Amino acid sequence: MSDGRAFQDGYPEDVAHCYGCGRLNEAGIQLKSYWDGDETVARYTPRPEHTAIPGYVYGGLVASLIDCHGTGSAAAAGSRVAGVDEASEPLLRYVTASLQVDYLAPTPMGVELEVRGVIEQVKGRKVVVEETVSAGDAVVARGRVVAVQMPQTMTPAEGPVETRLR
Ligand SMILES: CCCCCCCCCCCCCC(=O)SCCNC(=O)CCNC(=O)[C@H](O)C(C)(C)COP(=O)(O)OP(=O)(O)OC[C@H]1O[C@@H](n2cnc3c(N)ncnc32)[C@H](O)[C@@H]1OP(=O)(O)O
Repeated sequence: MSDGRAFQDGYPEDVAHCYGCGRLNEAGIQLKSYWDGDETVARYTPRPEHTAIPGYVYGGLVASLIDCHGTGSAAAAGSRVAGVDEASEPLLRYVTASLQVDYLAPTPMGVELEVRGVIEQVKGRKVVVEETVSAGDAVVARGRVVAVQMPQTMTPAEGPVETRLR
């Protein structure tokens, strides 16, 4: 956001538990995404438990980075278009409608990965984000996320967070 906070820091508290990007999920990835000009960027170094073959990153982790950077980018872009004041109001919350991933090269462990997003479309409740994942100079994956503003029916019911997550 414009004040230097990550998009995910602006999620409403009751929907900030996502495994990939929820700041309140201590066991999760806690991905942080930011504007970089008109593009969006997130960086993450996979942990040993994200191994596929020794030395290489599990593809599901790469997909999770694309997923949650996509929904985060959608939240930022959609909120901007809707006129949300990022400094004082929570961002609009988006969920994944479609996640496409192409694995272009093996992803090495021990390297910080960079996820870049380009906002392709903001239309009504929908945002489309094109993404790449890079390890150093190598683009290891491409992805595309269609994110749709979270329906009210998905808002968690009252109750302890532990119960809601089950
Ligand atoms: C799982 C519980 C989570 C609880 C919430 C915690 C929040 C944390 C979030 C964590 C986030 C982390 C990530 C996660 O893990 S989020 C968790 C994984 N995602 C879900 O569980 C979402 C499940 N799906 C739905 O709830 C609905 O289908 C949604 C909300 C997605 C659409 O709803 P709805 O049916 O009302 O939409 P609409 O008909 O008005 O269409 C609107 C526009 O969207 C376009 N479109 C729709 N579907 C697709 C598709 N598959 N491909 C391409 N496009 C699609 C459609 O053409 C239209 O475009 P246009 O014709 O206007 O151009």
